[in-house]
Amino acid sequence: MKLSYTPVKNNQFQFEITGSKSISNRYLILKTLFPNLELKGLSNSDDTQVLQKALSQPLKEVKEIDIHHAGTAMRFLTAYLSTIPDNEIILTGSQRMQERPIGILVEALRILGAKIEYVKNEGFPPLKISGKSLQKDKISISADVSSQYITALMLVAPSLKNGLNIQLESKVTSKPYLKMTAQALESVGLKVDFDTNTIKVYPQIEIEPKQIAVESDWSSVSYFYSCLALMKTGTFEISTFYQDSLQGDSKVAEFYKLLGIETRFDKESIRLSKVENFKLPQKIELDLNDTPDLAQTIAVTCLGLEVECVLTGLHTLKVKETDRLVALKNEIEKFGAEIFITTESLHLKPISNLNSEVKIKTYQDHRMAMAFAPLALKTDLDILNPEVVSKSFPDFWEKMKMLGLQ
Ligand SMILES: O=C(O)C1=C[C@@H](OP(=O)(O)O)[C@@H](O)[C@H](O)C1
Ligand SMILES: C=C(OP(=O)(O)O)C(=O)O
Repeated sequence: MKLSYTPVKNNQFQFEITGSKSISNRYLILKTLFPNLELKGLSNSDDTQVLQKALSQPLKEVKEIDIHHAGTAMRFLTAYLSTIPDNEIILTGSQRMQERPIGILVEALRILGAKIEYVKNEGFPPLKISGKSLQKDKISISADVSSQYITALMLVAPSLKNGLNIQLESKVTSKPYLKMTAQALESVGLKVDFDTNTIKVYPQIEIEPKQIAVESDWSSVSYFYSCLALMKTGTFEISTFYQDSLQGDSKVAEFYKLLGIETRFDKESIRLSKVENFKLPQKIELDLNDTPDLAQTIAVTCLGLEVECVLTGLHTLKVKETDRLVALKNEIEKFGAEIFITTESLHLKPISNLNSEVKIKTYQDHRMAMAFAPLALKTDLDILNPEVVSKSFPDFWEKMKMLGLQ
């Protein structure tokens, strides 16, 4: 899809983004355990819809569940299905999902008593899960590959007879997502102790009826930070967001302050504006171990702003929707820029004249399409397979059109 920019008069926009997919998918699992939970404002993303669909059918009649590209659905359902007795279900996903590791979670669940077999390759989906009631209540797990394995255990833990003690080993990646899970559990009346590297979730059979309004998606909002950073002027008022967000990616507000974007929190919205007379830095250096989903957005903004950028803490990017470090390098180089990657970092050198009419491959990764789109504010480009955005943000292109990118 060819993208070019026609500026819109006065550049002031007010709009809404739908619910966070991470929060939605946590509450969907919790709702299966506690049906008197009422959820409002769920994400309209493919990843949420696929989980909702999987959970809305009578499991006894189901032979196979295909969760396509949804990492959270794959990991959360692996734990959930393992704890529901008398089911035997094959849990599978897209070709890429079958290349994303799950061995650490499977091993932990087996230690707790689960029966899970690998259908094809050891350590990877598809899985054949025979549900059982799990008896053990202590587990030690590596936390440096994906926090989703730990979230999956935390979400089913209240339904285990004695709850669950989880000991996190090695350096914890994506830690704010674990805090988000703990807060989600607490918000419905469950008890959790989270102390540096140990998590204890207490058992509970029932909760009081509760209504939850899902906050909008901070990872989705990152693309608007990028757009505003690349625009000359403008203000965006975006709802529904809260100052004490559950989402670690709300850190994007702090990161883009370094690139001249101010965030004001109003009652249930944020207002982004450009800092007046801002002088861009020559270079920014950020550790994204806590916020890996922001890496592509920030790298591409820096490319457009001619700012040198060093990002570290990126060791999990190779096991996401694609190898995101390699994908970024391939596509950024097409603009004529120099970018160096290691297994956990990237270093982008600034360049003043971007090549135009570049064709961006998206590698079946929604964030590749969404991260590169704002660059069309600077130079015409062509995003291949733009439909990939529906994994997390189906309305993305409609919003870009509103900004003048079409
Ligand atoms: O728990 C979650 O909702 C997520 C955790 C992160 O994954 P990792 O823990 O695998 O880094 C993040 O990248 C993903 O988009 C969503
Ligand atoms: C990594 C992501 O998702 P998941 O791991 O849930 O597929 C993402 O949304 O960027």
